Amino acid sequence: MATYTPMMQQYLKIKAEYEDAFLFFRLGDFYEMFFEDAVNASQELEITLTSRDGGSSERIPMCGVPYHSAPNYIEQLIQKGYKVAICEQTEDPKQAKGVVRREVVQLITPGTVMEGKGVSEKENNFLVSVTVLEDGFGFAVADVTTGENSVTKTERFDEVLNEIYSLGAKEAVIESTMAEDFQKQMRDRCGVAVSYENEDSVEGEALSLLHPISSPDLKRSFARLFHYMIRTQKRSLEHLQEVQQYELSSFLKMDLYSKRNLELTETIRSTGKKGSLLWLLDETKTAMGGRLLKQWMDRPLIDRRKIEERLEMTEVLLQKFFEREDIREGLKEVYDLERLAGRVAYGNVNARDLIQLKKSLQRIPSLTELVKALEHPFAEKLAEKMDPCESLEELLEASLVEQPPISVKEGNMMKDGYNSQLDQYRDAGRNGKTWIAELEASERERTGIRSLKVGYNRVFGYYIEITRANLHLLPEGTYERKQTLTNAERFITPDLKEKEALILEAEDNMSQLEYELFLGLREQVREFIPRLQSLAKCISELDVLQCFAAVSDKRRYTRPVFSDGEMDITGGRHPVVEKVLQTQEYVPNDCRMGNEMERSILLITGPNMSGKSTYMRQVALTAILAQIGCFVPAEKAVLPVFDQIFTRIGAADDLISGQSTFMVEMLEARNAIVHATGKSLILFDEIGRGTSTYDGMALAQAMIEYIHNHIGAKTLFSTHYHELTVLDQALKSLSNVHVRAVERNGRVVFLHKIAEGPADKSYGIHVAELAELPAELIQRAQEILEKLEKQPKPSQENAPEPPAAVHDEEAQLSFFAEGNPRKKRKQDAGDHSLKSALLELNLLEMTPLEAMNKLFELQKKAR
Ligand SMILES: Nc1ncnc2c1ncn2[C@@H]1O[C@H](COP(=O)(O)OP(=O)(O)OP(=O)(O)O)[C@@H](O)[C@H]1O
Repeated sequence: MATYTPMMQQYLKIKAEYEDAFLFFRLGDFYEMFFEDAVNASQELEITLTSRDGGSSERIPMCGVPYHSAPNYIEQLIQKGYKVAICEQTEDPKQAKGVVRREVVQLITPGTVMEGKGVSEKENNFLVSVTVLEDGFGFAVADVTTGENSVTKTERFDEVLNEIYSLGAKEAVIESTMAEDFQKQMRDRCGVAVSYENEDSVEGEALSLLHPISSPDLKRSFARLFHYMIRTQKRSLEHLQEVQQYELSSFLKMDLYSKRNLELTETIRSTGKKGSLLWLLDETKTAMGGRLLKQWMDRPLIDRRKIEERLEMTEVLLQKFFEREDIREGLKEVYDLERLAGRVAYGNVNARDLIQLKKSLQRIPSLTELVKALEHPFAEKLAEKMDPCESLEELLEASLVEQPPISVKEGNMMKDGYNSQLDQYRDAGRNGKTWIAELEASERERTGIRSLKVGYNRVFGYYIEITRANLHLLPEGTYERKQTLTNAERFITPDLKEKEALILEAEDNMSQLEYELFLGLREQVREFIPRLQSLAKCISELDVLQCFAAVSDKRRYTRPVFSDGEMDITGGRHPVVEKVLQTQEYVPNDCRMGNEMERSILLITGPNMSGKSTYMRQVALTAILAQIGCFVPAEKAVLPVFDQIFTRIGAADDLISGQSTFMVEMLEARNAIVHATGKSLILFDEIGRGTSTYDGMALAQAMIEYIHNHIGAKTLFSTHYHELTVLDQALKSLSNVHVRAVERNGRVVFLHKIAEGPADKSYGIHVAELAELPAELIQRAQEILEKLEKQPKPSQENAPEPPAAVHDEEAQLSFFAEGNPRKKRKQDAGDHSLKSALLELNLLEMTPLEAMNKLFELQKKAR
């Protein structure tokens, strides 16, 4: 250390405290990085790596960014999951004896970033903490941008992962001793940055925020998060709200796979919103409403009374079209009050933000009137809570001009009459300027030079300018010569300089005083933070409810009715597929399940691509929409209140955990089977297809039996195993339904219509033909199929007898007989090796993936 210069020693000392962050070390107009930070940052940010002498024998790697463009670079690093420590000069370099004092003023981390692209308008930026307890996990959540805080306790670690996933948290704060496996799962499965905080004492400010919480364990969990926020942000965070406790059991539970599978807030293929249920629903007009909508979607309710309250408001808003339209217009003008409150607490609002705040507050009285005009007790209750913060609005109206500049240091923010000292400075400035304006006129008169003018520049201040052509008209010695230009001379006079000094002093004083007045104003606004936050809650709630009404109206949704177990959906639709289908109409489908009809399991058969998954998802989405308080896409819907929804749909490969698709399938199935209750909804889409036919079929049947005999959850089970359709004889709550398809002119036509009973055949080969596999191959597959169908099926212990399915062979044959020119072209090719390769395949022992690979190989040969 001793060999480094004092400044490098200072750097190394500070860096030692922030080893896991990039240290942005302020040097004049730049933030510099050194050593490894410099090497890494130059790669991540694509900036030039240089070096400097630091006292030791070797040169020190260095790179830097100008301070004014730093936010952009910081954002890039944060988005990549890094942390950035901002180290500023905390004394005036002119006053410093020796090395300028420097301190880290803020540690920016993925979960504490306040602004920039990483903070999306309609999404919270949640930071969470996880504390291992004797009997579970303490889980705390905060959003530093809005000040929301909450805590809960979970029994199992997978619930912690679910919470992290559904909150979309970017960073998790934990004790450094937490088991490595837990840390790994958080990083790998949820993609969060993990940070450490061992301090969890409940005292001081943390204590006052924790007022509503009684459990010491939960208090500790939040305290850990709180200490981390204070340690990194290095300021008092007055906008943090009282901590709310929530119970996972008060909401409809869905694991992270189910949320992903159902594409609630993002689609499976990409993390974008487009195509998700949130994308369809989001007709909110404010950023706050957008965030609340996402929160409601992540946590559908199970308390019938609360659901009905939301539905009631949705209905009122839906019926009162004109009031709703006016409310929507009004909401458009309401600024993000929650984040504004956060920025007030952070000390980084400007006068323009406060003008926006004023304009938002001015909308509140009329919005409140509109809510009252809905004439409903619930609306009345909401209207009463809407606090217009009149005194704040009056204060802002009295203090700030309508169009202040962005900078708070250049003056021109405050209104005349707000402060008498400011008014005096302004008068002095204005008088000086009037005097100068008059000077121009009087000097023109006196000298007779019409083009004489008074000007100003930063270097010479005010001057009198006379063109060279007119110089002869000016008696020698009239003014003092100051500057010679090509075509003109510039002069000054003692009087002019005296006025100039007065004007400049007044302007300096004005800017300084305005800045101070602005800080004072900001302090006054700070007092209103809690009131603004509760107003924000009302506004966001109103916004989400109007959004439900608007979507329900536009898409012809109906109000669901809740039952004690029965489900009866008439004319149900998949909300997103219905919206995106362009060329064809969505075919509505019914779904009847329930205690009385003894249908708790529906076994769905039907060709590929016919709409089985869509149907299953549609039922789940209908239940979710109902339980968040929105109307549902159906003609009529009677629904139970579900406690949990489990799905196993599609190949949600968990590549990161290194598990095979089949293993993931089994883990998800286990999750449902272990945790589901009689009030749950289970969607199993072709369970068992990832293994060999017999294995898969046996597992599928065993699962159905288990659910039927031990759980009683409402279950939609789609399968390709037609053999399973006979299960309805043994299992009294199981019913067969199928998606209808017909053949027309040798082509399979999907009707997308659900009908009672099992499907009569699978059409798999027809779909393969639609996918344009070579005709010869298709024909061969058809022959094999026929052979297989004639073979007696191997018997299986306890397995159902193969169904007496009727196969319309004539129809199948006619499909290939005519009207298929490709068949004729290729028929003569007679590639025997291809044929024998096909014949050698033992289809019954192959997994679909193996079959697919083999087909691919054969297809290549056939070309
Ligand atoms: N009710 C419907 N009305 C109109 N089109 C529909 C309907 N249901 C599904 N579709 C269309 O059919 C396509 C296939 O649906 P889906 O993926 O649900 O089939 P599937 O039977 O689950 O297929 P696979 O067994 O191959 O997974 C959808 O993308 C959609 O465009």
